[in-house]
Amino acid sequence: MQELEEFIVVSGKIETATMEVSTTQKFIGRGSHKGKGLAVLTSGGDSQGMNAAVRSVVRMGIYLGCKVYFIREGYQGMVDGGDNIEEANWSSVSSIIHRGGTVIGSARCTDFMKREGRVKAAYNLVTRGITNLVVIGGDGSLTGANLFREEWAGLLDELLENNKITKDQREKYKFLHIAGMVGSIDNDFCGTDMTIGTDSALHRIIGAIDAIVSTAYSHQRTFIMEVMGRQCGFLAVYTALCTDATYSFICEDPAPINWEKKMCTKIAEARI
Ligand SMILES: Nc1ncnc2c1ncn2[C@@H]1O[C@H](COP(=O)(O)OP(=O)(O)OP(=O)(O)O)[C@@H](O)[C@H]1O
Ligand SMILES: O=P(O)(O)OC[C@H]1O[C@](O)(CO)[C@@H](O)[C@@H]1O
Repeated sequence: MQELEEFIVVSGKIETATMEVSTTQKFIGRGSHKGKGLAVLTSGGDSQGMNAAVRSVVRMGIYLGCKVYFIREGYQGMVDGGDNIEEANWSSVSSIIHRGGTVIGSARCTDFMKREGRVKAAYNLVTRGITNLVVIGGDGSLTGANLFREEWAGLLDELLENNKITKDQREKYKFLHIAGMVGSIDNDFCGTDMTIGTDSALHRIIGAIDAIVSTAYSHQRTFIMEVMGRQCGFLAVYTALCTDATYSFICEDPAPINWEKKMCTKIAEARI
């Protein structure tokens, strides 16, 4: 271990800090995974930042020497195969970092919820030599990814039994490696401080509310804003705090029976 002195800016002042850095740190070498098949997909609700994540995966994969593929339209593209699985190159991810949504498409896919669909997806990966998969999506997408990884050996056995793949393919592609990146505006994934897209979603919501608030004050009106979040009240709570909302509803804390009266009292108080 070696001691390093660094300058860190804290509240505008320059202070000296000392930290220990391992001198044996290893970096993944260029071309160190040459020839491996790596695919990336985005799944579930789209979120700002998915494109930046896709770009990083593609460029890092190319740097490592992998054959990198886009899977379009989330799990649906993986189940359907064909043109949905397309080789990517360095320039396929140029000029996408600032764009909203996901350039490779996303979907909610019922076929992948069934084993039959996952068998088809496994076939589409194996026949392209893909055994490394990056899934960018929310809790549902990553639950699906984990299930797919757990079932992988069984899925290949089924393909072999039905003569869809050869014994060599069964052996060569016996391991599926999965990496999940939590892309969801909902911020509902444990162990992740803030999921990809949450901050941008909040930013948009606050911008919209700031614009509406001027009308609310000018005309003594009350506006009800519905924000996204499915089963997670994170966006609603942070919006309520940041905009000083008079009342908020979140699914984790259902409204009391007499909420109408309480809310009207609060609104009346806020107008005095
Ligand atoms: N238990 C599961 N088994 C297999 N696949 C699943 C499972 N749950 C979800 N999926 C797959 O992942 C897709 C996306 O899941 P879901 O609609 O829950 O969105 P999400 O990934 O949670 O994203 P968001 O947070 O943006 O809603 C589903 O349409 C389905 O294809
Ligand atoms: O219209 P759908 O497909 O149900 O998706 C809406 C949901 O997806 C999300 O945008 C992302 O999960 C949620 O915030 C929202 O409630």
